[in-house]
Amino acid sequence: MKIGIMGCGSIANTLTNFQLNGKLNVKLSYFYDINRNNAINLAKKVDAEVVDTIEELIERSDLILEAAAQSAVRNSVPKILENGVNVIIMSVGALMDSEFKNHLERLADESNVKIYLPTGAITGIDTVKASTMGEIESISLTTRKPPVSLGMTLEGNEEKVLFEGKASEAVNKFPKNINVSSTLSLASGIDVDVKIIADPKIDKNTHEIHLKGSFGELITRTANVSSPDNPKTSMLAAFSAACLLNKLSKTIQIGS
Ligand SMILES: NC(=O)C1=CN([C@@H]2O[C@H](COP(=O)(O)OP(=O)(O)OC[C@H]3O[C@@H](n4cnc5c(N)ncnc54)[C@H](O)[C@@H]3O)[C@@H](O)[C@H]2O)C=CC1
Ligand SMILES: O=C([O-])CC(=O)C(=O)O
Repeated sequence: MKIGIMGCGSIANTLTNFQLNGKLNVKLSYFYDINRNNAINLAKKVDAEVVDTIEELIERSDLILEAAAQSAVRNSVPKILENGVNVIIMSVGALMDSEFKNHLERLADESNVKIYLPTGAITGIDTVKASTMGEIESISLTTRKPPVSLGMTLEGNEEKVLFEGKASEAVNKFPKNINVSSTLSLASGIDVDVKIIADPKIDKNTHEIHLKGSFGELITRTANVSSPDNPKTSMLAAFSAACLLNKLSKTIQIGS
């Protein structure tokens, strides 16, 4: 399977490291970025090719992994699906627009291809999905990040609540920080309650899920190390993408 990468930043960089360490069972073949130098840097690491347009990336790939931005999802994923290419989306926030999400689903069905949304930088999505077989009474996400991960500085040591509201609003206000709330919403079928806190006392990107349902209760807490090249993005996001790439070819599929 030929994998094309759209967006050659921190997540794609971690994926190339996995390739170099023999941890990927697929080959990253083509690299595309609006900043060509970013694509060149990653392609040469793994002896792959740089492509100059999204059209060329689509033509040559069997599956494209988007690790760019929500705008890239809006602009390019319809084209990818129309041309019969599978896609993995990291900038999941773009799918909180349900009209757009339904449009993508229709295009994928017509072309008989799949849209994959990795678990990303959180924990417990398998249980969240399973819980939808019964009733969900309440579901929330509390994200606590060091100010640098939110692209800001804070005076003093006091934490500051930056946002309280629904995931659909959070992904627009913090497009680079809270894609996980979209994954959680899509998995649960509920526009989840989100709280975002800048906390100068922590050094990890921390996500807590609280879910009460007819099956019982789920509480998860993930304290993530940031990517070395992008403090906004947790390393776990790239780990999750790599794990999904490997899962596609596994005979035994673990997890719901
Ligand atoms: N689902 C999840 O759990 C998570 C999702 N993310 C999201 O994944 C995406 C990638 O994250 P990072 O690698 O850390 O970002 P990054 O900022 O390090 O790299 C993004 C790269 O994409 C390129 N790019 C931007 N727009 C583009 C376009 N339209 N076409 C092609 N290339 C484009 C940029 O030039 C840059 O090289 C971001 O949207 C981020 O918010 C990040 C962490 C967790
Ligand atoms: O990496 C993280 O901790 C979460 C993140 O940025 C996102 O969901 O967009």
